[in-house]
Amino acid sequence: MNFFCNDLEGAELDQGAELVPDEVQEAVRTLLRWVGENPEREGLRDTPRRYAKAWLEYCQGYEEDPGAHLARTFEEVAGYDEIVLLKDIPFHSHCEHHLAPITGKASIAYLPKNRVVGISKLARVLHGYARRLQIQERLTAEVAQAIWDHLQPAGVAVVIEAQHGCMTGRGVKTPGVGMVTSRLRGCFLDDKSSRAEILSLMGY
Ligand SMILES: Nc1nc2c(ncn2[C@@H]2O[C@H](COP(=O)(O)OP(=O)(O)OP(=O)(O)O)[C@@H](O)[C@H]2O)c(=O)[nH]1
Ligand SMILES: [Zn+2]
Repeated sequence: MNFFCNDLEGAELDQGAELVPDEVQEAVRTLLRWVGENPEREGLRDTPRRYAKAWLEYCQGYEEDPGAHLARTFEEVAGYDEIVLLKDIPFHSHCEHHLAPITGKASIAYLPKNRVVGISKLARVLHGYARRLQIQERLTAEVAQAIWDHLQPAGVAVVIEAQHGCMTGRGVKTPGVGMVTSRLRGCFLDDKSSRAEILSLMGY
């Protein structure tokens, strides 16, 4: 759903000609009032529109099928059968429980059988799933599954290490804690030495 294109009735037209429906802005004003703020004061007057637009950006992944980035493969390297690893890719996401930021890095690897993709596409898959409301386990699994399904490799390994805003700025208030999740498929799951090799290449 894209509020910029749909549901324009009653929407406010601002300088950038970007439309955010009144009901969305009103919801943000309600939240601001609830936490003790005055949404009419100058500094907050435009905040509901900005906030709504920011959330469209945070959730841009719903507008795409991340796996589609893996459709174009390189025939000329079809015989390449060594590990391909994209290491420490920074990403941002938001947790579905508190809508708080998740920031971290992901390492994504696969052992090609026939299909090799442009390396940037692995990062595109990651961002496509990260720009949604997530839990880290599902993000990790979705990235691995997309690569497994589209490239049909001999193995895939995804390891994500991230910090959760809902644990730092609120709740248990424990900063500096990294959550590590992994999803291994194929040879990286079944074969001990392949698993040890990929985890060591990733720095684990
Ligand atoms: N497994 C997992 N848990 C997460 C993730 N992001 C946030 N959480 C946790 O989700 C849980 C939600 O717990 P609840 O008890 O329903 O919510 P809460 O009362 O706000 O919990 P606290 O955060 O402990 O204050 C918390 O323990 C969060 O730390 C994630 O990506 N994976
Ligand atoms: Zn959370």
